Amino acid sequence: MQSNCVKVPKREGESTRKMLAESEVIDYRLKIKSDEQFVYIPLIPGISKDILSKIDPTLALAECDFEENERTRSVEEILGFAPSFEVIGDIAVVAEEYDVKVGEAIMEVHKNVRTVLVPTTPVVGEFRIRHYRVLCGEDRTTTVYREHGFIYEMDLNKVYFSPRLSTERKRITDQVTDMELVLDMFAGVGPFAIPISKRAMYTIAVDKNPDAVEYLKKNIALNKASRIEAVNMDARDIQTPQPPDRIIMNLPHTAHEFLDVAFRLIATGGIIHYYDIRPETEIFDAVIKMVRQKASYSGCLIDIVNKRIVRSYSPHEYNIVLDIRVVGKQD
Ligand SMILES: C[S@@+](CC[C@H](N)C(=O)[O-])C[C@H]1O[C@@H](n2cnc3c(N)ncnc32)[C@H](O)[C@@H]1O
Repeated sequence: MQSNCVKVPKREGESTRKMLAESEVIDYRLKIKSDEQFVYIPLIPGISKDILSKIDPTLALAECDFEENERTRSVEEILGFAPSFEVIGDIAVVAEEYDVKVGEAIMEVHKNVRTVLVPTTPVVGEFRIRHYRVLCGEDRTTTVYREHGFIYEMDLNKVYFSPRLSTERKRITDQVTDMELVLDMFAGVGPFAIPISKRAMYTIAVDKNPDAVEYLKKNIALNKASRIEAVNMDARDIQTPQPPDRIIMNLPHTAHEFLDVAFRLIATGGIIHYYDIRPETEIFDAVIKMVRQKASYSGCLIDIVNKRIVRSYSPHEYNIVLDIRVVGKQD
């Protein structure tokens, strides 16, 4: 069967396969093949030259004939039920109630998954960290995650990360212009701040967790980002050289405690992206009222220019965002 593929010299075959697997672009329905000199890795339909160059600009798109793999059974077919799990890089995270059989089924079907983790704690503390144990596969909690052409290294035992905010991160990044000073108050390993830094005049990325800032610095280097500064500090104490044009407040549950800081710092005309967790029974009204009150205490006149549900958070709760434009400020 004809398919788009990546053709690389044999010595680069395994590292390229790994990278493409992490980006989740290999078509596992087809068999990877090789000849004397080259390895040919089939790609899932729809992977364009442009997407490939964002994974690695040295890769070239080719076309080739491939043999089909025998169809692998789905995880549900193997287990008799569909377990919920999340894949971050080459690590799958399953719910605490699942045993090793679930991990093995996931690894059998998802060839890019090398480790399956199970949480041993809920998300806890101000750093929003979860602890895990290895259910099966390689004994590690570190991985490399790819999103919109950027790469993020992280240790899931030491930092917060959710792949489920990918669309939201792109939505925010796409709004940024080259005249902006951007402040990410709760930056984690950098999935908002690093893409933004490629578009903004300058980005300040703050996190209180020293491990998150260590990975943030690593990821700044990995993505060759400049015009960005990683700061290990409590966001409450942050000073900026001039009022930021945009502030990201991605600390649902407690970001409201920092709204006074954001309203004090933000430039007139600037925008604050405020995240929260809301019950399904009352999604926007109370949070908008609270934001308006805090704005008023801070002497800010605001306009809520956008409100949306980002994702479901738990069976009866939603992660939401408000885009708050500060249209006027009292001195
Ligand atoms: C929900 S995570 C978001 C991380 C990142 N924005 C992302 O999308 O992956 C919130 C982050 O805020 C950090 N944090 C918590 N309290 C903080 C504070 N007072 N000042 C700065 N960072 C803080 C945590 O360490 C964590 O990395």
